[in-house]
Amino acid sequence: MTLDIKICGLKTDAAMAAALTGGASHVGFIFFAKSPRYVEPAEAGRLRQAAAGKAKAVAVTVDATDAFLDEIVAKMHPDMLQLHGSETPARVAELKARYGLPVMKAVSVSEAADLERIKPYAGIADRFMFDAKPPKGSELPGGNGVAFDWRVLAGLDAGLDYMLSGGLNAANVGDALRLANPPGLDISSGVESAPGVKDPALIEQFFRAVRAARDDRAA
Ligand SMILES: O=C(O)c1ccccc1NCC(=O)[C@H](O)[C@H](O)COP(=O)(O)O
Repeated sequence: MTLDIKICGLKTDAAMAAALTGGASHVGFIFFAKSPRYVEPAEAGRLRQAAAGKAKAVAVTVDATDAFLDEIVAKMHPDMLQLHGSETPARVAELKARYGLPVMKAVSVSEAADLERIKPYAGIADRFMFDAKPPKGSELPGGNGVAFDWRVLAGLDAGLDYMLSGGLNAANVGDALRLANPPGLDISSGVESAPGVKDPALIEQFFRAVRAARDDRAA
């Protein structure tokens, strides 16, 4: 089974190069002003050029207005939108029609019952991201470096397309793969030396850990 890996919150050429060298299938750019990972749409458009033909460029937004999304799409040319706010199924459908881009809808999870929330998006969202709920007091809906109990994902329909996200790092990614066997992984804080500062060495280490875990499982 192929495993997609999204490195999220890229802001520098060095981090982008490390993500692509490692074999990222997706690279993410954050368009949420309060985030330490925020990039201007035009800068994301410059950075994403390195990924052309190698990885899909994902624009991460939070309840964004049409005007801001228009700017992002015009300047960054994303391959996919990641909606990380409280976008309704109707809003997801509207944005898919407006931009003709696939949409990954983020859903925050702390227990199995939270997975029920994907039902109204069936046939609308192209993919889901299961991320941890933000800790109390956090201003960020994502990128908090906290994990949820991945075992709740084990009972999902085998055909469901999603990324497991939240609190991943080189030390725990093997457990995530073993417990949930997800079709995709997403990571941000776990490859940073400080909030918003991606560390190419940690990115390389993460990919090495993923490969080692997959080799172990295949053996
Ligand atoms: O990363 C952010 O700062 C962010 C801000 C606002 C909305 C979403 C955000 N990140 C979305 C992602 O896809 C992150 O990679 C995901 O939440 C996992 O983050 P982490 O737990 O730090 O690995």
